[in-house]
Amino acid sequence: MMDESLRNLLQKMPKAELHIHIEGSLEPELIFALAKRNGVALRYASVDELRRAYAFTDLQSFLDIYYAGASVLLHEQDFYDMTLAYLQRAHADNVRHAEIFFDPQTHTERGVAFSTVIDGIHRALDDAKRHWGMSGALIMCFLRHLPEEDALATLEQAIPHRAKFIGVGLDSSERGHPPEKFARVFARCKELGLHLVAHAGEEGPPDYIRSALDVLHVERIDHGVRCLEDAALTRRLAEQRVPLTVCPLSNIKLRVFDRLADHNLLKLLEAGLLVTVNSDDPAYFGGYVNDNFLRMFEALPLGREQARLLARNSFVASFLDEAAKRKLLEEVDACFA
Ligand code: HPA
Ligand SMILES: [Zn+2]
Repeated sequence: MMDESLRNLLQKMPKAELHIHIEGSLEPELIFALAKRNGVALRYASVDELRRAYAFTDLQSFLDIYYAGASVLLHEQDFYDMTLAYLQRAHADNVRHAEIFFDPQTHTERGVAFSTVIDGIHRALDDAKRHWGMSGALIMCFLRHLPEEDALATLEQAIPHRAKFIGVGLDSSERGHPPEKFARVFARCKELGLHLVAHAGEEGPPDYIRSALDVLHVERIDHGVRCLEDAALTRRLAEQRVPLTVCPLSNIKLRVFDRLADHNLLKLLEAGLLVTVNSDDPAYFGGYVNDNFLRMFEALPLGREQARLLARNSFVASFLDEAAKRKLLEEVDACFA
């Protein structure tokens, strides 16, 4: 059992969350409530039946259910309710800053307007700032199983809303969809001054991490846990201080590792990498960010020093400005004093 004071520290330490798909925060209860409100038919008879379907074998088996769950989102208020529920839950975990992914193509493909999606999500961020002093920012993800032309068209739709998001990412089915496929759209995003991130090295090989850096010019790697299969790449990530947004419970549910005790989080830290801990899709993977910290610290020989480092890393790896980072890092240090 974990020391009670370490448990308290993990829960109370200020932290940023940098890898959370807002559609992955949609809890089964809210899926059913929105289905009812919007008259959308679901394949599942009850919340329990839906929850029982969350038995994934790999990334694709999860994505099939995740896209089905998102089909209940139709109106601006639905996107607001989903996002505010996440922010409230994150606030309870003392998340002080969240950089949140959203997947516009999942919704525009179903005929929902781009503005409906981003306006609902963004309004919740404004309210979280007002209610709890919690900051939030949006990262628009392109679905990598779709053609690059679709991503370019999505970017065009996003331009009038440029002030509401800070960057772009790449998610969905990784294998067979290398970063190179999105070279043109990421080049265009770079010209627009957007921050760039990409999922790489979750299920895909270390080479996808390398091409995310060299071809897409991303600033952070989402997941990236497979980097350790390539020693030269690992050294490069450490030297260049490229953050990895690691999601332990996600990696177990999607069978990247068999058990939490087999997770390579400690090895990544020992390799000198700028690792952060995040929830990915908390409604599907069995926990929010503090659950990820607590379960990981129970399973591996991690202590107070690693807790402090991971809290600090979450702000260092964020896209906050330097003054905001400094202030939050001081709060972390005070928590550990
Ligand atoms: O973990 C993930 N990987 C890739 N795409 C995703 N979309 C939501 N969650 C994920
Ligand atoms: Zn993810």
